[in-house]
Amino acid sequence: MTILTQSTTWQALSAHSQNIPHMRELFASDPARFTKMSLSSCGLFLDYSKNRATPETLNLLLTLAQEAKLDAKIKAMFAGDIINTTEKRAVLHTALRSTVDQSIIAEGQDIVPEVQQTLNKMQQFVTSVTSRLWKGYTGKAITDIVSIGIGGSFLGPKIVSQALRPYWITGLNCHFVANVDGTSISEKLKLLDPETTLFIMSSKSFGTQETLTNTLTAKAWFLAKGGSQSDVAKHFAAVTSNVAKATEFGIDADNIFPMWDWVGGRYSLWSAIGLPIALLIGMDNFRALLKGAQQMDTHFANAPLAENMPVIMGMLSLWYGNFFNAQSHVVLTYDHYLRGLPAYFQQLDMESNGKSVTLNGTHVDYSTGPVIWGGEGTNGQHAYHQLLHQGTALIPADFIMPLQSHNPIGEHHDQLASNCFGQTQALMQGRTLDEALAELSKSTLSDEEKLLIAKHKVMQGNKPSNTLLMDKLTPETLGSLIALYEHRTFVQGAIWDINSFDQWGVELGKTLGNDVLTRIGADQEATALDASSNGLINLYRRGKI
Ligand SMILES: O=P(O)(O)OC[C@H]1O[C@](O)(CO)[C@@H](O)[C@@H]1O
Repeated sequence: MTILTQSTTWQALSAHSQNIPHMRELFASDPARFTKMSLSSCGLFLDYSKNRATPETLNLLLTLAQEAKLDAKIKAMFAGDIINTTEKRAVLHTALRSTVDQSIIAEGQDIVPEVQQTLNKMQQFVTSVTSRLWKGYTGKAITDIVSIGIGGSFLGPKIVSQALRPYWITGLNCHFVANVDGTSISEKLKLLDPETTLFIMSSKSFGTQETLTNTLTAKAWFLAKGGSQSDVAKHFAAVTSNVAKATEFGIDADNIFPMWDWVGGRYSLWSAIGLPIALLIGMDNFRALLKGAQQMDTHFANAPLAENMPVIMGMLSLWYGNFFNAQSHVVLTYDHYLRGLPAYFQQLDMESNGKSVTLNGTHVDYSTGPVIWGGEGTNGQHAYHQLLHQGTALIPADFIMPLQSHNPIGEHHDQLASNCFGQTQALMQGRTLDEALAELSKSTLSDEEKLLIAKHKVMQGNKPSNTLLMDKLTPETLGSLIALYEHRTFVQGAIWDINSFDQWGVELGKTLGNDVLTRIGADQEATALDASSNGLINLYRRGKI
């Protein structure tokens, strides 16, 4: 057993998990439950009262957090300690939203000045492009941005741009290309005019196959459509920590925006990786996004554990994963602009906490990161919510909704809100056999049939959910919301004693993919791998089944 599962608190939580009354009873016995189990900070309101939790549960979970030295671990992250131990890196995405007056030391150097310089460089670039001073090779202003990147160098900019659609004030269009499938970039290029298109290649390492290949294709298209080598500087920019490689690739040094080793890919939208966002919403709005995240950082660093939103959310999710065998967690956004957020949180959490050994290499004897998935309300209600209500798996849910819509038409938003709140209520209270029978009392069915149908209509309820609200979706509230989930992920990793900041599993896939590529292009059929891999490669080489 690991130290964690041996601990008295872990054992106490395990015993306690068997004795929690149904949430219906918890609500009935305490009319102040909503008030007691909700909190608001940084423009966000969290209702966590619909959880299988009593005051004792919360006490025990917070004791577990204290025993795991969560406080000290939070301090270590903010202080720039090397907490990504396998890659020997500090984890300082929080420095990207720091203020000018702060001083944050990484590897012996204050990094705030370079963060500010990069923001200023972004500002100049955004101003130049959006004020139409930046001209393409035929003298026309830029109308379209193509952001090429993958993983953290893609999802953050894409999802945040989508979420902040009401704030697109610059008149530019932005297209995102990630997948190495040639169809993705080909379909985009069909829509574009090389004279007015600006490509931004985003790759921290400048070594990611998909991004390099897509950028080479974009460059070849640009040259084939009439641009010359000397025009490339007017149409290609890059964001990378590998400036030498970007220059070698042919990107003009002035158009290269720096990144740093102390920013993980999935935490990088706050850096120049967010350039496509800034080009769409303008720098003032981009800075407001940073400000929202910075407010959440301050809350996370300073609020007592019992009033700390990322801590409460992280510990409650861990509660279900470790003590109720919940294998997944669903994120349901009741706002069309936030439809991409579940995919963003999926990458954030699953790449961070999909780990099986502790920091010292011991195999864990407890579940770590769950599968994160989700979608847009109310669409899911007519599909997978059935399983949430009546399936055999326990799936804790987060419901996210702004109180005010950017598009307040008729009764739409009232209906959206009623669906959101109605779902959390249904998940919590369920429907008893007696209630189901009562509903059927006026039907013409026989008593036997009524009983049968009633059994099918029973919903156990007691399904946990959090509800997160904000006044309105703004750059600032979105910044707070994303930072909340970043820190929630950190909290869980800290308790599980895993490294939430490396991704060796993903790296292996990259290495083997390159090896397969060599075998696909080799003179002879593949024979050296396992029979399945050889067989698949050889089928591909032949091009037919
Ligand atoms: O920005 P890069 O170096 O191209 O990497 C892209 C992505 O690849 C990963 O390393 C693994 O998929 C992510 O963490 C990262 O965001």
